[in-house]
Amino acid sequence: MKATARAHTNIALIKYWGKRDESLILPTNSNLSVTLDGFSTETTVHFREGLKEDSFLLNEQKVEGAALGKIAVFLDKVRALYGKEIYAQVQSVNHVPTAAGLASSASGLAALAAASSKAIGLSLDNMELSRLARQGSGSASRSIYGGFVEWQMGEREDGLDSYAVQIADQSHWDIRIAAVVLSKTVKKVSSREGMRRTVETSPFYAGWLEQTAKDLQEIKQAIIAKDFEKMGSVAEANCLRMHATTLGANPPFTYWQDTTMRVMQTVQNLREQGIPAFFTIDAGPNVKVLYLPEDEAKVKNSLQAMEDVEDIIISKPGSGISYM
Ligand SMILES: O=C(O)C[C@@](O)(CF)CCOP(=O)(O)OP(=O)(O)O
Repeated sequence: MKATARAHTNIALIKYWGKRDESLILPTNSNLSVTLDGFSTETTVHFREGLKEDSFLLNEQKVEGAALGKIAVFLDKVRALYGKEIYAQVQSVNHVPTAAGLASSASGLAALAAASSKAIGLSLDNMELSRLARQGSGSASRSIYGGFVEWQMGEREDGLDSYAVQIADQSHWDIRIAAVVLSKTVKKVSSREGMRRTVETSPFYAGWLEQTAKDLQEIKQAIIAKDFEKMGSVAEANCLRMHATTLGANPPFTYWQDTTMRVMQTVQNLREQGIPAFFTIDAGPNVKVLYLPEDEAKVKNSLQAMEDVEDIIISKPGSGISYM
């Protein structure tokens, strides 16, 4: 009972930023991402009779404590679906440089959902797989698919209607996403804690929720029409509004550091030079820049010329789950 799966990470263009149910990981708003071809996790799960507990090797390092606990809790959901107490050896190889500020939990939990369900003998379709991955980490629900993906928030309390669907596959549009790696990043508030504090205490949260539903509709039209300026400007505005909510939280916090804002300024300067480039930022100081292939040299040169920018990692829209 063994299987291996690969999943790519994704970058939200309309942010998931708040839960209506913490234990089932149900979001307060529908959201949308693009899966990246540059970053992936391969996970092998081997269920074996006689094992007394789950074990986890990440990049050949034994993982214990809370990180192992999170995997075991997730595998409990797979065991419950299958209806049998059987433990597993899990091995993951992460091709997501954490320094790039990309959430490896999205590709990690999506690959785990696919490999564990297949290994135990469940043949889940993508909807069921997305629903399972969601219970590991919300953004993982989107990595089941390639290209442009919407996580529909759903209405049901049991979450059966909260899963991702593909809006357009990775061949739909040849855009570029550059992850700007900063040389120094400060310890950040985790996305889970950040969204919890914001939902519970920020007076700006209601405004965020109302506007993000409109942003989602607008960006979907822009993606289908391949209107890059519209897609980029909606994504950048949505990101700024998400981060504005954290400033109103109690206690207030921000994920941005000085370099973050300098990269934002560089992107806005590119636009003043007539180059369509837009930024988005998640629960950390790193910036991702959206641009078109023909502008790659100018965008890269502008970003690489900056102090404290260590590297630029470029991705195209990537593919969804695959089994090896
Ligand atoms: O990716 C996005 O939509 C926006 C964010 O990256 C933040 F900017 C949130 C990702 O949250 P995640 O790590 O999935 O949280 P979990 O469900 O508590 O595990």
